[in-house]
Amino acid sequence: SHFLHEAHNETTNGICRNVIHDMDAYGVCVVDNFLGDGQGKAVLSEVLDMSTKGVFKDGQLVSSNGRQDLKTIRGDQITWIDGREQHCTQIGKLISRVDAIIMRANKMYNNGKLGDYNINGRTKAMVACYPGSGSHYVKHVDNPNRDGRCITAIYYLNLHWDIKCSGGLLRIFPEGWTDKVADIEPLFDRLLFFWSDRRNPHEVQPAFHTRYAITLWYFD
Ligand SMILES: O=C(O)CNC(=O)c1n[nH]c2ccccc2c1=O
Ligand SMILES: [Fe+2]
Repeated sequence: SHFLHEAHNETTNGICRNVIHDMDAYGVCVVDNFLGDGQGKAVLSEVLDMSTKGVFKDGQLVSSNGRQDLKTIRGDQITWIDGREQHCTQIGKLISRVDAIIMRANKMYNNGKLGDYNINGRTKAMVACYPGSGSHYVKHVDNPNRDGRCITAIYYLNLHWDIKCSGGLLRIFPEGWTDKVADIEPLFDRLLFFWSDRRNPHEVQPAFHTRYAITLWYFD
């Protein structure tokens, strides 16, 4: 209906203003309740179906002490989705909604650039599963060497996630904020943006329950 369309538009505009402000001020932006409960759960069930079908490749092996001898912790397991595959329609809708935010924020920002970028493309969606049992991701920069990726967008799918018993915190160490870190809990229906370059080194702390996220990288 026209009304619903208007409301949706207003929400998108509101989110874009929030994204522009926070990316400018902090280089990081969190949007909670991005899709709403129903659609969020629809995306989650598509990811859980994939998981039961075993599509997640064996994640990188991370030995617990840099050598292979001790128990190796299986790190992230990933699969790439473009959203047009069968049984991925809900993931496809999520991707379109994130695209809409980025492209509109790109236009709303001064003369059509978001930050210093003119976003004009993105990767496929990377669906990542941290299988729990201590799986983590060491401190890193997504794009340390100007490979074109400028914004990282991560959508989290973890219902009733409790950091205290499940871990899996994303800790960002924003450059220039020496004594500050941004601790992001991977909560259900939470969308996160951050600049992909050296401004945002970050780590995924050990997760003790299965932890799902969908990442898109936007490039200019
Ligand atoms: O899940 C998170 O909260 C953050 N996640 C990351 O920073 C992250 N960054 N780069 C990757 C590259 C390949 C496979 C997985 C990843 C990955 O989870
Ligand atoms: Fe990363």
